[in-house]
Amino acid sequence: ITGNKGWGVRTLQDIPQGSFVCEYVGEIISEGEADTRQNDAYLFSLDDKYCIDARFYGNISRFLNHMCEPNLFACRVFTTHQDLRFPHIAFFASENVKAGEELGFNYGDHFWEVKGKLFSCECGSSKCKYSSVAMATTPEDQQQPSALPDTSSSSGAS
Ligand SMILES: C[S@@+](CC[C@H](N)C(=O)[O-])C[C@H]1O[C@@H](n2cnc3c(N)ncnc32)[C@H](O)[C@@H]1O
Repeated sequence: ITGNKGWGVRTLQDIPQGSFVCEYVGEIISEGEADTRQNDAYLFSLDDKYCIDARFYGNISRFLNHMCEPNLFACRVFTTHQDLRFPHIAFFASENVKAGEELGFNYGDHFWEVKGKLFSCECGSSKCKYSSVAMATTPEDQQQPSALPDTSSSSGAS
């Protein structure tokens, strides 16, 4: 159990950077079918038309949480066919990972644009983009200081 994120995955052994770790396994369904499914927590979008739903059928990959500083990245892999609609999604280590560390990947901006309204990120990274604190600071707020009138040189005017 990992804080407020539900179940997660930790590695029992050191993983060298670049290693294959696991594949996102599940049902390949259309976006239309996905829209009818109540629980969208285990969907991995392949493109506009298809996604993989690991809710009913899956493997350990369904327990990988989002991390703003991820140690895994998802790669589209083609082995037995070259049908671009249906890539295998393989996770590789993006850095050397120590035994005991949690494994996770970046779910992407779209996930948080939708889910950020319901809950915030609990990855705990100092660079977290979607924590409650980070989400309270909108891009507009960040732009504000530069939008303020520049008064820095006015005091020196003669
Ligand atoms: C694919 S599941 C991951 C496994 C999940 N934790 C579980 O217990 O089954 C995705 C869901 O996990 C939770 N989750 C994953 N990463 C999170 C994070 N960084 N912060 C908060 N919740 C997270 C969200 O509820 C999300 O919809």
